[in-house]
Amino acid sequence: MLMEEECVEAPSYIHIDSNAFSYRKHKSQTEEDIAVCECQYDILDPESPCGDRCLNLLTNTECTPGYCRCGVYCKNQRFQKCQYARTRLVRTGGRGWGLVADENIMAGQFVIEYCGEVISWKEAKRRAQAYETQCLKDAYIIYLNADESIDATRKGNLARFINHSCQPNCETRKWNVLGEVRVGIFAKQNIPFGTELSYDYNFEWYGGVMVRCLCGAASCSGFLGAKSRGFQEATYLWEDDDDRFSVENIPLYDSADDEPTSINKEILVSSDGMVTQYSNISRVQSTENPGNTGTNEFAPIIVDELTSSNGLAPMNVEPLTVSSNEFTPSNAMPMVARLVENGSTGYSAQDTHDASQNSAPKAANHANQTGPQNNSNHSALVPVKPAPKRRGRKPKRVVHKQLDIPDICDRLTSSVACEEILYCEEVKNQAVSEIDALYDEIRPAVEEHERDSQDSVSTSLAEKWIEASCRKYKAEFDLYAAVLKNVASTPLRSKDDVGPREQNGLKYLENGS
Ligand SMILES: C[S@@+](CC[C@H](N)C(=O)[O-])C[C@H]1O[C@@H](n2cnc3c(N)ncnc32)[C@H](O)[C@@H]1O
Repeated sequence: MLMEEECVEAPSYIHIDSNAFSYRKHKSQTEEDIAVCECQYDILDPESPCGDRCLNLLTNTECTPGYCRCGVYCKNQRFQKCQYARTRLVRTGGRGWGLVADENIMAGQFVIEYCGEVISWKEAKRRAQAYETQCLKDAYIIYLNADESIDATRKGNLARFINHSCQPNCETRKWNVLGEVRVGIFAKQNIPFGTELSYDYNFEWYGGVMVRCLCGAASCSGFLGAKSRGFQEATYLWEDDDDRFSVENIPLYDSADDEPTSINKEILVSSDGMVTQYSNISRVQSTENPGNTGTNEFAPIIVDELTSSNGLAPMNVEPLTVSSNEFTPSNAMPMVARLVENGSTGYSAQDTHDASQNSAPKAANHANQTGPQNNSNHSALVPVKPAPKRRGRKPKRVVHKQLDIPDICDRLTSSVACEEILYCEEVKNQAVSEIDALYDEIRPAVEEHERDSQDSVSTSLAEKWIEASCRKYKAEFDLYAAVLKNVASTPLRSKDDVGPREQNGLKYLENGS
């Protein structure tokens, strides 16, 4: 019942143990950049070699070898030494491959680094579009900061297989390692052996096909990116509130054939009450901690079938073969990138993704109608499919109704009042265009900031944005104030009296003065 009939093709990618730099050189640290902690190794105190009290550790900075007094005992070089938790790659139901804990993982523990190619924002955008053109459906690009991304499509490590959950047991954290920012996956809670690892992708959705989230969490927001501003603004614009997210009405990107599907799938509830989609996970590969083995070799191991004790259905799999550093299973089909979502974490597997009927999604809908629309015009990293046609849907009434300024002016008798209002409207329109133009420039930084509170938007960009926003709000305020003031202080003409301006606006203004 839960077995997948299809043959299990393991993914193909080049394994790396630390980020690859192709478009720029790895930063080198100068002496003054190196943060030196105050820890001193004390044989009687296990916490002494860069444990919880280490100043570097507390600031998410790894100690630099040769500059830490604890020497080989330093415990704060986990990225550098690949001190990962033991994990293994499995086949999930509907979500392609996933990674599960192959040991009990403690809350706060460093699980694995998200490795890939460090690329510029521009290159990320270019690749996203190229992957789309190549019909690659899975995406492995995550944001590193406003300027750079990590692309694990071609080169990466097992972190690229961690699936998204709206109620995740892991989270991403940024660390400063030898002068470079690196992304680690850390356990948010104790994770028992056999549990699938997940983190919140924090998708940003820019339009296109909506991908249903199959995390199975009670708090699932229904679609990847459903919490993002772009998604909320887009869905807000459509009428018939209740069926807005219904599976029947929204084209989904669930299968390799791009066909909308909605196949029921079993969802199992784990002991901690978390609902997980473990229905047909099969165990195909186990990995030793490369850090523990001290080698860079990535050694996929075929392991036995899963027992039902951890809720995983047994499955026969093809043996994997390893050729040098390239992980190429027999009958391999390459992993493919589907950049439906923003690179921060827009992912999917290349296999057939069954769609399960999630419980009614609960995407919040607080559209900020005054803010810049995050539509495909602004999309950079990942607009993919053309926006689905929503047949039979009418644009929703916008809550913030625009004032019909010419109409208001038509009704006023004072031309001075009209001029003031029209002038204010012009200033407002200019401010709106300015902020729209600015949005393209500032978008990566703003979105990066929204998605990751650890990151700060550069001061100059933030200031520019704030100033432009203030100008826009002031212009809007002035306009509405002018309307109120002038409407209140000048007698209104009745609609029947209005005539001349319809033929000649200037004439009306002259007459009214
Ligand atoms: C980087 S991949 C994660 C590994 C992936 N399952 C694979 O086989 O390579 C991300 C993709 O997995 C799938 N996925 C991950 N989490 C998902 C979720 N909660 N619901 C649906 N699909 C998910 C999506 O297709 C997503 O694009």
